[in-house]
Amino acid sequence: MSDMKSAIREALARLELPDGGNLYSRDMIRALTVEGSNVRFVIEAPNPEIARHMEPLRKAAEAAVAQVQGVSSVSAVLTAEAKSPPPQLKMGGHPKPQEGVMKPAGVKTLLAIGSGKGGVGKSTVSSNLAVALARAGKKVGLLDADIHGPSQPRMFGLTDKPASPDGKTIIPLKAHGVTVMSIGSMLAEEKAVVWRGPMLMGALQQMLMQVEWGELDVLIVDLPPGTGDVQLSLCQKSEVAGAIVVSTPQDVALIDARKALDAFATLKTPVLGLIENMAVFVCPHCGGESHIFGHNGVSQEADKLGVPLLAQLPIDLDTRLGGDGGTPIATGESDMAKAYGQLADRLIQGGIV
Ligand SMILES: Nc1ncnc2c1ncn2[C@@H]1O[C@H](COP(=O)(O)OP(=O)(O)OP(=O)(O)O)[C@@H](O)[C@H]1O
Repeated sequence: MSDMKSAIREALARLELPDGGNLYSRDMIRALTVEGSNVRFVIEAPNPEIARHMEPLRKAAEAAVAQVQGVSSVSAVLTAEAKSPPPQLKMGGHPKPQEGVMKPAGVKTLLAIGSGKGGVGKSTVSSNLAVALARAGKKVGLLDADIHGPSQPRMFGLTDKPASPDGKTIIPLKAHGVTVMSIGSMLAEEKAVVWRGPMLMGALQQMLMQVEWGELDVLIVDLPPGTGDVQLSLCQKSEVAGAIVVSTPQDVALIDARKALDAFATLKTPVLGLIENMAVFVCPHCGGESHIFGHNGVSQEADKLGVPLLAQLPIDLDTRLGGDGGTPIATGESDMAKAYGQLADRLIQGGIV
């Protein structure tokens, strides 16, 4: 979570309620959104009667947040829970019969990021590319389709749960200029998803079609590693403009990357290019270069297959720290941020996004 967001939460938690507890311990804050220095949130009262007496508290909450460093404007809205609670949104379940293409209406381009092997940096690349495209002025969404191992909530510092006012539509969260939806935001972090094929397809369908994505230039789909049900469903049922395959230069990763490429070819999804991640490690002390996972494996593979090598990204400590800390490296001004900026420009210049 960003420092500003935690400071806001602390400020709100200091506001005591007359009947005990505070706005956080009583779970009354919804949809806390920080965009630059502008802050919005909703205070949800347990019922309309209580809400009528809460206007002074709403004002106090706005005033408390306005005191937080870096905040220039605050807007708090008071709502009351409906008498009968809204139907609970259920994630998973078998997919519903789908008329037409499984692609949200406002989304211009669906872009899939895949890998053969796990742990090669597919989610890291997805999050940073999303941020870089947003910084380049594009409207960007990111769908974390890695249902068994969702990592985007952590990478974007998202700890809130998306709202579902009617138990059907899902209002996605937004961070670093990107609209993000992940099954990880719907379940407790330590909760494992123990689902087989049809349930995975149901969840993918929900995350594509029940989420209010709005108007987007591009929706990046961070796929699970490998060539399973989610890849199959997405490529067969949605209009995926193209896929990018991430790999390290290591042989075992490349063997699996070839399988991923083969799967996209079978599914007739164009491969836009390869990204070599963890290409080199430059020692911060002596400047010496070590090719820990091999040398140029992905670029040679791209040559062999006649697909573009879109980027070669080094092993970088700040990239790992940024991902773990909820602030993708691409939000900053480092060389890595510039590399992601160039990758985004390349996709824009190529007319892909
Ligand atoms: N270029 C890099 N430099 C340093 N660390 C990196 C780099 N790319 C990714 N990492 C780190 O490697 C780990 C795995 O990355 P990531 O989760 O993005 O991989 P993945 O391919 O999506 O994995 P999974 O198969 O679990 O979905 C993470 O801890 C991430 O921070």
